[in-house]
Amino acid sequence: MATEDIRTYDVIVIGAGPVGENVADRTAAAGLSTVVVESELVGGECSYWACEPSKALLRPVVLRADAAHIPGIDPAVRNPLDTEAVLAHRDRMSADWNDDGQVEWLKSAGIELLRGHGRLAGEREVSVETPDGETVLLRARHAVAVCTGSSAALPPLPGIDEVRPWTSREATAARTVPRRLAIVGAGVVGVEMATAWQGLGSRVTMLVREDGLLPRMEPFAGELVTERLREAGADVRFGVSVTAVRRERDGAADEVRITLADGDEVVVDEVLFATGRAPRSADVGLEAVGLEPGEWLATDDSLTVTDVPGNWLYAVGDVNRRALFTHQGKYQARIAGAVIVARSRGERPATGRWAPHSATADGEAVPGVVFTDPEIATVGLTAAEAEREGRDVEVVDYELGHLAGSLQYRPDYRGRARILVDRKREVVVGATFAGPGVGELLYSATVAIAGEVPVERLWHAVPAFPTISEVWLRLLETRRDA
Ligand SMILES: Cc1cc2nc3c(=O)[nH]c(=O)nc-3n(C[C@H](O)[C@H](O)[C@H](O)COP(=O)(O)OP(=O)(O)OC[C@H]3O[C@@H](n4cnc5c(N)ncnc54)[C@H](O)[C@@H]3O)c2cc1C
Ligand SMILES: NC(=O)c1ccc[n+]([C@@H]2O[C@H](COP(=O)([O-])OP(=O)(O)OC[C@H]3O[C@@H](n4cnc5c(N)ncnc54)[C@H](O)[C@@H]3O)[C@@H](O)[C@H]2O)c1
Repeated sequence: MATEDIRTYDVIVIGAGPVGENVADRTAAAGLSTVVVESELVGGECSYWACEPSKALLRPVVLRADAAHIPGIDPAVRNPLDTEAVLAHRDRMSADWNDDGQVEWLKSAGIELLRGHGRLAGEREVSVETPDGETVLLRARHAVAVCTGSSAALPPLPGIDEVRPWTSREATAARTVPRRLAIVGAGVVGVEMATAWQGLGSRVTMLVREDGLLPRMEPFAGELVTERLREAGADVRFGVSVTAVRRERDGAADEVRITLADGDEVVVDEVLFATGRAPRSADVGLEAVGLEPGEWLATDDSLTVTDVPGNWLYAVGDVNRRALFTHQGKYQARIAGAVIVARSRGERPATGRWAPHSATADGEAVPGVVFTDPEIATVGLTAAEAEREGRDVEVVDYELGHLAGSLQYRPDYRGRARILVDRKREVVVGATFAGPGVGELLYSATVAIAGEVPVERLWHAVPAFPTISEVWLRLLETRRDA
């Protein structure tokens, strides 16, 4: 029999992913009593089915690709990877899907945890259905933050419900290596998982409706990843669309048959749909505050939900669709936490471009690294985006393989860098690096963009020889000599 229990806190956070944890950290650190509601594992998607397990699967694959081209090491890394060891490493990096460590951290930060499914129940109210069937009603003195993240979005294809497709969850947590794996989708999840599973021994077929991989990035990024995937043995097909899927038992084999629009059929052991994300907002009580269930939650730059009056409801992280990355969600969380604290003290948040209570970087400087072979690192605008927005930018390119530092890194180095310089303001507004090891270069570009460092001053930021960061100097020289 359900009982009703009513508890009051200063702040209620729904969802203990990386973003919810960080909102709670900021409000609890400021002395506001804070409870976090979590229906699965504290740590969220990132810790158990996204960032951590995927990077643990990718690191051995990418390291081997680099090492296989370094004289002296190459013979030692030609053998196939020890898949059991890689999967065991992945399990450890995902804390064996056990959240004790993160629960301990919440406790140490003075944050209360309530396990259960949270739903908005009205203004400053959240109803929680606990695992033992009880209902707890939470009341917030100041704020409720919805940090429920996103889940994989599947296309409405005939047969998809029966085929038990892989989503990002299965692709990061699988315990065996499928002999044949098809991947639908050319975004970050698709290319990272293609790199990982091809490297672990699957025969990967990518079924891509666009004419290239990573379609939202500079075209050379997708071209380089395509080249490497094909060299590794993957079958990467462009301009194809899937019309139906079905799973069949053929003798001992359990196969998935994928029908393409041209009538062709692809037969595999598993199919991964890496076809984007949907907000986890269908069952969080949005209707109780006048919002549409299942929608992304729109916010202003202070992360306050725009369509609900009273400045008490916040949406932070994936669920607001501003920038679907852990680091960017955590940035938003630091800002939302500070806004909640300011309002709780009767202060007006300091908003405006680059102000302490404004998530300006979401619109101007979102960094992202795709951990493939080669790595792709992006921040700010691409040339196509700049054109769409009518921005007057100069596009400067440089071949990374020409640098001494790149050749030291890997003698067969192939890669490219591009920066976009705003002609009027003389500052960098976009950067893309594609090449082995470029992920660690990205912060330099992020600082240049967020800091609006004048290009003139960048000449005085001297990169060390022989590192890949010398690309900055070469880009400046290329622009000067154009
Ligand atoms: C395969 C993959 C790899 C990725 N790799 C990277 C990467 O390398 N780097 C990077 O920056 N980003 C990466 N991302 C994106 C990253 O995972 C997300 O941006 C990040 O997890 C968002 O954090 P969040 O806290 O907003 O949401 P989530 O991590 O999704 O957490 C939301 C939490 O809310 C809980 N919840 C949901 N509804 C309720 C409810 N009603 N009541 C109670 N609890 C609820 C969920 O159980 C979950 O714990 C990757 C994504 C995928 C799919
Ligand atoms: N390294 C990282 O930081 C990292 C890694 C993985 C994911 N992520 C985050 O997760 C988000 C989601 O990634 P994603 O790859 O799932 O989504 P995405 O939106 O980047 O790519 C989706 C792909 O699926 C295709 N697609 C969509 N519907 C389709 C259909 N019906 N048939 C065929 N193809 C279809 C799209 O055309 C696109 O190629 C990313 O935006 C990224 O921010 C980050």
